[in-house]
Amino acid sequence: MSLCLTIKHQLADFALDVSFEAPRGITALFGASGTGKTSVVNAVSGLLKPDQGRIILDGEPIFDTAMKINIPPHKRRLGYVFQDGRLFPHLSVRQNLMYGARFAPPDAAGPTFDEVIELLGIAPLLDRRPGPLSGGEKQRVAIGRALLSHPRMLLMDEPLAALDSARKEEILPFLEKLREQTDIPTLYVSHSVAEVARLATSVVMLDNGRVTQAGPAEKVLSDPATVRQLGLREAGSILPATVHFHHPDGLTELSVSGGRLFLPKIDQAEGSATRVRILAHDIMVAGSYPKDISALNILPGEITSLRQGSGPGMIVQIKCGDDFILARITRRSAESMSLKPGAHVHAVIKAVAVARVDVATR
Ligand SMILES: Nc1ncnc2c1ncn2[C@@H]1O[C@H](COP(=O)(O)OP(=O)(O)OP(=O)(O)O)[C@@H](O)[C@H]1O
Repeated sequence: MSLCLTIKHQLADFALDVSFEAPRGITALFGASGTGKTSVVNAVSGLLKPDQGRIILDGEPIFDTAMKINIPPHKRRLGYVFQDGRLFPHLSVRQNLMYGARFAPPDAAGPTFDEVIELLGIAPLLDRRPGPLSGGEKQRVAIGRALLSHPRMLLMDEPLAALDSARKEEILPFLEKLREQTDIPTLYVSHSVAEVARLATSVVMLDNGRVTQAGPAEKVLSDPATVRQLGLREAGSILPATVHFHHPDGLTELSVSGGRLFLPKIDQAEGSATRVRILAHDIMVAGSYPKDISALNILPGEITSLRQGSGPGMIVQIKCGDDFILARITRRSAESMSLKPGAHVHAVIKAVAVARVDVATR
């Protein structure tokens, strides 16, 4: 299942001109406020009728100006999850979920009631009213309700934005399970780079109504060209990894395409696939293999690009194995080390620099 979208639309003095594909998995629509994310979601849902273009869902046009097709919102079979859950307060959790199930066409494939309850861990909540539930619990029920309508796609507009960081942390593993265990593509609007790095399979970066970058999350996030939009402090790359061994001294050894990575113990079984976000400012670049250094992770690689910022800093992209790592260093260091594309260097990463929240399932 996938979504293909090409639309143009004029909203007062704002011009939307967007084209991208959202394959299976979670496609994050990322951009600053006012860049057009909600307008894109509204076009998919049918709340906004673009001036021009086409939107193909699972091979079927749901909107096409040339073919004069505009399927009404309630017939598009989409599941929505909003920032504020929007559960019915007078109904129990079970009744809220059953409400979603009423919209599932009899012949549509999709998870059963019991599967959804299990996936989202909401069995203990079934007989409660939504009012006293925590924000995270409400969002899990809202996701369940959307899933039970057996949608062809899920639209999530900042679903975690109203939650504090502890509640966000509580719900992220459920979103990861949703990504892994269902076939339903999800369009996921977010302002948060950490959330995108953790959840997204694909990323579409929007700026002023246009797509500036789009593609697999690892590729987009480790492209030096995205750093300006992500913000220097948030810039970093994600590395696919496999949990290799939990050492008795509290470290977990992971294998990545460029070698081994030691991190403080993570809660995933040996052999499981994971992904690790490493921030650009947590990486040092060494011209030769550093000896007598406390950092545990030293990955050999080759510089693929250098990009100068507006201040004293530079972003260096290093290819380590099959993956790309971004390092943020000063221009002074880059000049004194004569760093250039093609140079062989070592990316040095402190084990403790990687936050637990930046290690996720894949
Ligand atoms: N109905 C409208 N009429 C005129 N301009 C509009 C309308 N709806 C949105 N806009 C403008 O279009 C631009 C994109 O808005 P949109 O809500 O899609 O952005 P966004 O990226 O979702 O922002 P945010 O993250 O703040 O929700 C903004 O400049 C907004 O003011």
